[in-house]
Amino acid sequence: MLLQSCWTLTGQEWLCTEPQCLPLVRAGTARGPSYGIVLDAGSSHTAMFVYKWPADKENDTGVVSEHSMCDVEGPGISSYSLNPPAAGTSLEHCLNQALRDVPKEKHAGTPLYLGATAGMRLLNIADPHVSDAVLRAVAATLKMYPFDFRGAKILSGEEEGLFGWVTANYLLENFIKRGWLGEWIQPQKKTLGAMDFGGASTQITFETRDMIEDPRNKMMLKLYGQAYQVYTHSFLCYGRDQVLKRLLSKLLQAESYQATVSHPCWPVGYNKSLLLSSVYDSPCTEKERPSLAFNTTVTLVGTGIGKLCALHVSKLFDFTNCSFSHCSFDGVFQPKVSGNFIAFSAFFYTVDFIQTVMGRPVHLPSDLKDAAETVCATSWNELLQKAPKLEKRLPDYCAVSTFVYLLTTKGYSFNNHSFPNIAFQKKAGETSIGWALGYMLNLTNMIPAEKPSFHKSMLYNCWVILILLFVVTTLTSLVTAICLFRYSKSSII
Ligand SMILES: Nc1ccn([C@@H]2O[C@H](COP(=O)(O)OP(=O)(O)O)[C@@H](O)[C@H]2O)c(=O)n1
Ligand SMILES: [Ca+2]
Repeated sequence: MLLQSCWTLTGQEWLCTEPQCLPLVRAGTARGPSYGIVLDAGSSHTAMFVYKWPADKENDTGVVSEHSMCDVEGPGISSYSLNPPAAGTSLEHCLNQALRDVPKEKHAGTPLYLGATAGMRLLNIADPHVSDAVLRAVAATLKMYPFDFRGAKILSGEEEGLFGWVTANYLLENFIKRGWLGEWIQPQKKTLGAMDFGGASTQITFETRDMIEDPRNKMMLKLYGQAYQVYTHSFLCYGRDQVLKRLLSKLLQAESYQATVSHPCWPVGYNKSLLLSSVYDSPCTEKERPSLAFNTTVTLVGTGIGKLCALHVSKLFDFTNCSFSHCSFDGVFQPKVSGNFIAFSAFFYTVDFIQTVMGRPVHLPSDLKDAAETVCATSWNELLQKAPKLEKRLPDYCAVSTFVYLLTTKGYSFNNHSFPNIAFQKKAGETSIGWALGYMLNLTNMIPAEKPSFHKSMLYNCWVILILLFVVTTLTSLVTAICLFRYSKSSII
């Protein structure tokens, strides 16, 4: 993958000594598939993905698939700020699984990466020494395994957005495809935009022909000989968990930090007491931190008023200031959304809840708005009855659905025409959509900048086909000649 101008891959947080973008060097000549491992250290949890692909086809598209995955138990690595070594230990269970998932003879040739996202970006803002300690701890654990460890790094928001886009389009074979004879075909299909809604940040990434007025949002890519101009932006503090924290902070502020506060986004019948410190422990809320005692307890009482909830959620965005021809929000430039989109992570979880638990289809923006209001108006007991297994997340679907509605329509400006082009989906085939696969494809140089040359094995296939054609034609001619000969003989007699 060639990344031109505006953007370089060199992050400051690399702990490994190896340079990036090294072509993959595999140990030995063992036959069978190749493997690669990525640990996606998100803000809410870490997931390990083991990828697999045919060793002789690594420059093709769509050939890498998810071989297996593992959810790390416990919270994301950024939550281990008080005990960094425990962040490393938390990964052991999944790494032990990887030892079994990847054949032993392939261990040494299997690249292993850890990428951390917005949770660690926030910890890095709050205390860079602690975030370094956490990265060092996870790197120390990863080094103890027999895989080819290639670094533990914090991704920038742009990288996170871009690699999610690469993953989706790679899996759907939107970049390039092999034809019947093994020749490369540039599909006429347009690329798919990607929207990721994590726990601490949200990303939007799509190809556009419009002028990208802010160079920070512009990515020029060259993949398989084709140039792409991609718009991307990552909104820190706009992930699901940080949005919920910011909303609490707004509500507490609006009611002057009284001991009991109404929560219009929580269902009627649901109340909870929490420590002020749990709301203000993040850089996303620190500006609103009150001066009163940090270990004060406040009680929030659910009132389930959808319209009031929407009013408070809309205060999380700044729709007023914009120094460009058009902004999404918070003064961030955004061109008009174009083409189809895939919306994954919490976008998927939220819409999936609305569709499967609440039984409401989501086609138009108004469907999402109405569904959010219905969720808000549903009492705690009713919600519990509908989805007892989701108890932990149930109080927040009203706020999160309302947020997703406002973000997509008022923020990104999807309308009745463009909203139906969003597919809320977490997988393509059997492979999870997220930045992890795109990240590995890039760092292992599996997506070349130029169109790869005709593959040797493909040339061989062509020869086989030509020889077969030749044999068939010769045989047909022979049979025809014999028939003609017999016919002419019989007609003479
Ligand atoms: N089934 C699930 C899984 C996660 N989530 C939440 O969705 C958000 C995004 O999850 P994620 O795993 O993509 O987030 P990161 O850890 O990558 O930041 C988090 O707030 C999770 O708690 C959810 O609502 N439903
Ligand atoms: Ca994530």
